[in-house]
Amino acid sequence: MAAMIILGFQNCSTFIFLCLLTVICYYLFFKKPNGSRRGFDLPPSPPSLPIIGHLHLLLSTLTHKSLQKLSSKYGPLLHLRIFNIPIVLISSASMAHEIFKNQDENISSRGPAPIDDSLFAGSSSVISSSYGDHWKFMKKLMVTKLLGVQALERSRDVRADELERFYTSLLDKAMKEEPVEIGKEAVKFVNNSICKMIMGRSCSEENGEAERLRALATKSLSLGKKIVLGSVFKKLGISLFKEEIMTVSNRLNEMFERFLVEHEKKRDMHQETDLMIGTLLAAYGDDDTEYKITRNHIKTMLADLLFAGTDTSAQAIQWAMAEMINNPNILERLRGEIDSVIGETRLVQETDLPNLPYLQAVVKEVLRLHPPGTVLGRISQKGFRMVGFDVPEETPLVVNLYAIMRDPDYWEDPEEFKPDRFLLASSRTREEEERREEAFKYIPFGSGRRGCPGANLAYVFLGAGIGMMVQGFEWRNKGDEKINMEEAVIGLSLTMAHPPKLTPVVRTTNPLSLNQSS
Ligand code: HEM
Repeated sequence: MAAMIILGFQNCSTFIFLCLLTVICYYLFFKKPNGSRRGFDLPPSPPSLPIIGHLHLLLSTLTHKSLQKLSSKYGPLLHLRIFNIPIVLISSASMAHEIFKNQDENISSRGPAPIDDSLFAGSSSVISSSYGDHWKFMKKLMVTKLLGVQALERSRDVRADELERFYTSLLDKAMKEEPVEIGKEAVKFVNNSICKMIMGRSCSEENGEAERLRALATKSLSLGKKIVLGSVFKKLGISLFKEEIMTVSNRLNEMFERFLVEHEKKRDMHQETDLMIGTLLAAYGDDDTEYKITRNHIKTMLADLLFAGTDTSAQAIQWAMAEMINNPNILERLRGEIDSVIGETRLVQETDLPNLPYLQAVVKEVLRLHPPGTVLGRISQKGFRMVGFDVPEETPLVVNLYAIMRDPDYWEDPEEFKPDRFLLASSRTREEEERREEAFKYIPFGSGRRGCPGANLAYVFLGAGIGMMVQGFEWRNKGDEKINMEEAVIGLSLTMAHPPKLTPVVRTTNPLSLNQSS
């Protein structure tokens, strides 16, 4: 009987599977995409495989590299195809200028959110919601109240505490002569900082809350590529990963609800209101705003901050240290700058960053050569023409930031780590750069109204984190070998395929003092 039930169940599953396959085949191979592409003068299309088109390129482990190879052979504006779904690929500063300067509003959507009710990748998230009133209100809130210059000034002490914790933990490793994986340490530094900017003291290492949140942020990030690939095949594709995504989303939901309740209690007792969560709760309780946000919107906003902010900044810190170990002259020059500006007794702070131009150049150069987000995706709402070609309505656009920032037509020695190039460039004023299409040769944070709202915070994390590691320690690499700079993409961030383990050695006789500069 049991066997019959199992057999019956298997037949039923096979039947469902076959039905599903038929629907997928019809949808992918025979159904015409919205609005026929016939009659359009599309950008050139490189050779593709039968049926799947250019899908294999998007499935490759290093998508940005496969696409870079394609554009360097066939040109900076291409039309690709995944089954019958057309995609336009942008790979040069001049093409980026065309879309971001002339079509900014038109390309300010990323397409329908993959899963409506997920906290990340859902229709309420700033990252994935479509361009409209909800997105406009949430992005404004994020840019002005959470990540704007004044908000970052208010949360400066939180980050100073976390920098101190990071320094102390490295001091401890140095005493024990224990090697560290810089990426993992940097993830703790960035994640704890964001967590405390959101929640304050309640989100501490001691009660394990930060650790649990970090694990959930990492898990949601690791789902990134599945979400993007699934979304290409719309609802059918994403349904393959829906359960996995919703499990992480539900756990985040529970945790954020607990945060909200705790914070509401504290607010009622007039404690800790100057935190991101307090700002969001104030917007939630405000009946006079132009747009009413819900409790769920607050949670998606918190997920956005953790999802978009943690791995990006941490991976960039790891790449920067690896580049400097392989280029000791750059490391020495940076250390010289920090010692001469700050001295050898006080630890670097984020308020020192404007006085450290070479450190800023190192940060910019690492984001050029190893951009954590290698490609970005948008969708055209209306059809438009660019450089003599048509881009029809509802066409997905992929901008290869990695290829643009290594374009030999715009960058001298594009494959080399040369922070100096940014010291020379800084003599040009921002207005001058804005007018030039050259401005689009450097876009690690994307561009336009959909660009990254966390750029200022990221510069602070990178500057303070890298500055502290260079000022406080020598770094020993086992066997003094060169660090292997091979790339991998985990989730959606560009990471090191072989993250190095480096041993910190204390530089100064006494630990650096933690007094903050004015
Ligand atoms: C080195 C660090 C970072 C890099 C390289 C980076 C890069 C990017 C890129 C390329 C985009 C897409 C922009 C576009 O489509 O034009 C983006 C979007 C976004 N980033 Fe960042 N990011 C970083 C750090 C952060 C941080 C620290 C936060 C916040 C805590 C953040 C929050 C966001 C959000 C919310 C979006 C979506 C914006 C929208 O769709 O309107 N990012 N980021």
